Amino acid sequence: MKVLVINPGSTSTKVAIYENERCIFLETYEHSPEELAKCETLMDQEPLRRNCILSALEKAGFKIEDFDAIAARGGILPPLESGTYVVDERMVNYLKHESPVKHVSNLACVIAYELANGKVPVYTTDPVSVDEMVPEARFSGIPEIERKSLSHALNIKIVCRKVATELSKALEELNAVVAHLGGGISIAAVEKGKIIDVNNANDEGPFSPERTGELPVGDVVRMCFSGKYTKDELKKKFVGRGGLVAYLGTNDLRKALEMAKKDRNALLVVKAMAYQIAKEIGGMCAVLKGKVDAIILTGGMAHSNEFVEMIKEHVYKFAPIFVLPGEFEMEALALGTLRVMKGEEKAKIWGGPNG
Ligand SMILES: Nc1ncnc2c1ncn2[C@@H]1O[C@H](COP(=O)(O)OP(=O)(O)O)[C@@H](O)[C@H]1O
Ligand SMILES: CCCC(=O)OP(=O)(O)O
Repeated sequence: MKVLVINPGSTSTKVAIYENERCIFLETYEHSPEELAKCETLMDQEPLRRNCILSALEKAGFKIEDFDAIAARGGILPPLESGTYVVDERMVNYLKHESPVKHVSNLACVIAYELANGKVPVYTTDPVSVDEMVPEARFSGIPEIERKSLSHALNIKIVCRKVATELSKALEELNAVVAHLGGGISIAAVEKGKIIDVNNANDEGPFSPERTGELPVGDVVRMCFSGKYTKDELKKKFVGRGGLVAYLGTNDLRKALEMAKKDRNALLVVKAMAYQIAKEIGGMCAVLKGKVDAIILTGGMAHSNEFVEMIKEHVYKFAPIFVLPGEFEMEALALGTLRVMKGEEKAKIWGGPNG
């Protein structure tokens, strides 16, 4: 079976071709901030991203009709169960016109559905809005605001599957704390394979290479009413220009670590990020009442041994640590679709915004 995998990210568009479980082609197209700035809205990026996919297909020598299915990264749908979903017109319309958060992952299903044009089935696995949170995790502190489960669910689930296999367990038997350490950070408490609590990767948790994470609320209110910023400016300051970017002018941990060799302040900033990550991991160990089979460190920043050590020194006593650097999103999408195509799992049908 052949599966085309599509994953538009904030700075790149990734395209892969899987022949059963084997990746036979992978192409990453980087997008400069200047290129993306020409698109006023997120959906304006559609032609640019679609052209990347068409170029990849031409390079690989395939047509859409050659595939048994397309697997697309899932965007910000209303909260939903983990699993692989059929991408249909209703889902595409929601992602295009109604999704409350304009996240780049919304583009994948839209483009895949248009390219498939009814000839090839399209699926999405573990979208960003997978929600398995326990009731007590939903409280924010005021009734008007409910905490949201918006995370790197796709990568979190696949690294849990990999570690469960290593521990000779089924996913449904694994208790783990997973820290996805990318441009944004999600730290999840996974109980028996389910993400029962996780920081919203845009709004909560540790500061990350380009996001502030949680902030002191009184100071945020003062900033909002200072008259110095528009709403859009503040949103960008918190998501995109926060964290390492705000402190050190780069979202690249490698550059920050280079700076840290000569500059004590840069070292302190990197250590502070590791400290905040460790603190969140500790909190999620408490969520699991200390019954933790594994602490899993994944995402781009887990490539740095130096950074991993800074986190480990705080949390090594809590559980065995597994480091799975990078992300496995393309593989997770392909495998999710293959499980459905091979009849190992039933595809879910999204019930619509109220269903
Ligand atoms: N080899 C590496 N060593 C240290 N940091 C790395 C390495 N590779 C990537 N990173 C860092 O990981 C972060 C991006 O992670 P990644 O998972 O690629 O992000 P995203 O997919 O969210 O854009 C950046 O800060 C980047 O500098
Ligand atoms: C909104 C949660 C998922 C997320 O932050 O993804 P990216 O880091 O890819 O933007």
